[in-house]
Amino acid sequence: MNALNQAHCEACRADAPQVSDEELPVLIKQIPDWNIEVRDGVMQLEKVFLFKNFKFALAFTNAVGEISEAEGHHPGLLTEWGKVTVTWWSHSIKGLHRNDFIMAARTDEVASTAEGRK
Ligand SMILES: C[C@H](O)[C@H](O)[C@H]1CNC2=NC(N)=NC(=O)C2=N1
Repeated sequence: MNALNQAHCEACRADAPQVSDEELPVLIKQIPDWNIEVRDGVMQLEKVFLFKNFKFALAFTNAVGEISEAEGHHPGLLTEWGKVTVTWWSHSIKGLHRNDFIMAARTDEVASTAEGRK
C-alpha cells in the first residue's frame, strides 16, 4: 500500500466505514505530530503550524486549500497571525477515514516547503 503522502483520497461516501480501533494506532504512527481531538463526538486530526507572520500563514493556508480542492477532501483551517490550525475529519461519516490521514500527511508535505515557517 502507498505511503500516506503518496496516496490519493477515495470519494467520500456516507456509508464508508470509519477507521477501526485496530487501524487507528497504525495510521496515527505514520503522522506522528498530529493530535486526535474529539468534538461533539466527532474524531478529528489536528496540528498547529507556526509562521513568522500572517502573510506566510495565509500562503500556507492557500497551499493546503489547493491540495484539498485537487483531492475533493477539505479541512478545517483557522488562519491567525503567525499560526495555522489544520483539522481533518470526514464530514460524510462524522469521523475519521483513511482520507484524513492521507491529507494530514499531504499537509505535512506542503508545510515542508512552505516559506516563513517558525
Ligand atoms: C460533494 C463533495 O465532494 C463532498 O461534500 C465532499 C467535499 N469535501 C469533503 N471534505 C471532508 N473533509 N469530508 C467530506 O465528507 C467531504 N465531502
